[in-house]
Amino acid sequence: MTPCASLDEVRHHIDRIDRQLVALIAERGGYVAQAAGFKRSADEVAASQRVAQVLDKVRALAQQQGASPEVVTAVWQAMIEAFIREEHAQWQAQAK
Ligand SMILES: C=C(O[C@@H]1C=C(C(=O)O)C=C[C@H]1O)C(=O)O
Repeated sequence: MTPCASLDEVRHHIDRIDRQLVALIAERGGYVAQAAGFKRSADEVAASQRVAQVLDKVRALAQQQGASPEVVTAVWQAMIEAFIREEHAQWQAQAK
């Protein structure tokens, strides 16, 4: 992390990181969309055990990498919830 001399500089870094995060979310979303093709039921779409596993994994990664486990867990919970909604819509469309 670069120490900044102004709020503008801080926001420049935040904007740069946001571009990277959005690109990564787009790539992640592509794999979530593919997951729908391998599932046979709405329960399989939600995959609650896998969600718990992912949340445990990112909490541990946050601790290792000096991120806030609370922030990381909250972000992943919201992101996965949104991905599950999309995956449900996609799964229902392909089941027709
Ligand atoms: C991508 C999957 O589908 C859903 C989305 C997940 C995610 O975004 O990490 C995890 C589990 C499922 O709720 C999967 O089952 O792996």
